[in-house]
Amino acid sequence: MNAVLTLRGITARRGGHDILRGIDLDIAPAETLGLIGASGAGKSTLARIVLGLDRPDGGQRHLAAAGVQAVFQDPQGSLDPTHSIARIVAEPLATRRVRRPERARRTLAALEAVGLPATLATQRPGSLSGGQRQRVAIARALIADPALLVADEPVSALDVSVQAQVLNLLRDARRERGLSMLFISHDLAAIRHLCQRVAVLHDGRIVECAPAETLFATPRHDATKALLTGRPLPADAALGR
Ligand SMILES: Nc1ncnc2c1ncn2[C@@H]1O[C@H](COP(=O)(O)OP(=O)(O)OP(=O)(O)O)[C@@H](O)[C@H]1O
Repeated sequence: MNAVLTLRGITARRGGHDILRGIDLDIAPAETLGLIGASGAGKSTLARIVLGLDRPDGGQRHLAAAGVQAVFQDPQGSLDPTHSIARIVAEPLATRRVRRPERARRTLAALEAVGLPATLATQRPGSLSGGQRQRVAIARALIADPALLVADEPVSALDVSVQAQVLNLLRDARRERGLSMLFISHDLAAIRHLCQRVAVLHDGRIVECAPAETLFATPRHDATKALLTGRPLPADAALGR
């Protein structure tokens, strides 16, 4: 089957440094690909390029027609505090000229899909808990049925008690909708829980990409071994700074 995302030779220079030096990556339909790497390795830079929020300096990016949505670390910052939850969740439909009754129906269905009561629709983000806000961000990401979801540290700002719930929600979205996902996290347990394959970003390149079981059982690259033992090689040293 055709890949949902294909990256070939993606390069990015930021602040005078080569952050990404030729990234090749594919994500298959209904696949969750984990992306790990030391702090500063360039994971978020790559995520922003996949999302089309930043331009690469070189290389090609090809994305399936249904498009891409994102869930970021900080749901507080990504939800407009002045808008109602219903308006926030329905945002991706606004550009598609979906009529009002259909929009309302899909908004309620999206809230229900992420386990939020319909009564929240009229509230503002400020009256919700962190876990509820992240569910709103997920509902917004899923409402237009994207081919790919980019989740950049989606649970690291949440209480430990709600992290598993949000991770299970993402896992169910893959199972039930065939959603593909690029899942970025420092949390190796979360990566293991969710991802079929894991790619390791180091020194501007994907140095290892393997099925999750294989990567955790028999890491091959030093950077992977360092990440798994909790002693990551410093990104700055890796980038030769
Ligand atoms: N717009 C920019 N201008 C200058 N430097 C940048 C810019 N964007 C990113 N960088 C630098 O690029 C490197 C990679 O940053 P990025 O946020 O992609 O790393 P990361 O792997 O996501 O890190 P973390 O795990 O800490 O979130 C960092 O050294 C960062 O300071």
